[in-house]
Amino acid sequence: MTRENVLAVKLDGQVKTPDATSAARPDRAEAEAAVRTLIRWAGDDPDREGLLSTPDRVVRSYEEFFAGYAQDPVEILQRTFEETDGYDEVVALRGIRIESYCEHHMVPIIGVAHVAYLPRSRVVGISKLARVVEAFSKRLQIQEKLTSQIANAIEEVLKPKGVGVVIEAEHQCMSTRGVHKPGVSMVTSRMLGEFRHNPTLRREFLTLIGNPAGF
Ligand SMILES: Nc1nc2c(ncn2[C@@H]2O[C@H](COP(=O)(O)OP(=O)(O)OP(=O)(O)O)[C@@H](O)[C@H]2O)c(=O)[nH]1
Ligand SMILES: [Zn+2]
Repeated sequence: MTRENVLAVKLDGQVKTPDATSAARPDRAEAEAAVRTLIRWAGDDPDREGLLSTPDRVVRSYEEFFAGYAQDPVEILQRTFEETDGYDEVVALRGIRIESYCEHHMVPIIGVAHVAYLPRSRVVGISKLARVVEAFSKRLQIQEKLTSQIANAIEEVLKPKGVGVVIEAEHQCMSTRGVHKPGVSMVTSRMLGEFRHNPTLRREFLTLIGNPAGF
């Protein structure tokens, strides 16, 4: 396991030994065989022409869907800038698209994240906030954990005066199966530091992002 993965696991709050993590990972052929099994289980023939390359395509898709396990938010947030001429107001990224995957049903969670922080002295390259969102989204998730992980990583690495994260997302496990309720958003937030304790700052952030769900 690389140093990056060790740090990612630490931020995950999970205790996993590197060996257990690598030993548990099947190779590509095993993953493709599992897809063939699912196709057969669905009632189709994995050897018919249209499905022959499907296991390969599905595994390649999974490489994209779950790319976040190989990304290290600590590393991503390393590049910061100090020459801000004393800028000490909120920095916010509004409407970062989220494509994540429900850990209960392995179907998409689609929505947006709003991420803000109050810098202490240094600021981070803004694309890096979106990259942190990406690193945690491209994993099996529940929305509460995703929200917390993004906020916690920014707090732990940048050590700003405060962090606010709000996510609004539709869960396809609720819209395309099960209870079948399309158009319903789940809204979660995690406020740390001054965003938690200073109601004015919290209100400013929520106003800035358009008060989702009438927060
Ligand atoms: N809190 C939370 N729940 C989620 C999230 N994503 C999916 N769920 C819910 O996880 C629950 C799993 O419940 P189970 O009863 O074990 O699964 P299920 O039988 O498929 O349930 P239904 O979805 O109601 O058909 C469901 O209520 C989902 O709506 C999430 O991000 N956060
Ligand atoms: Zn689900």
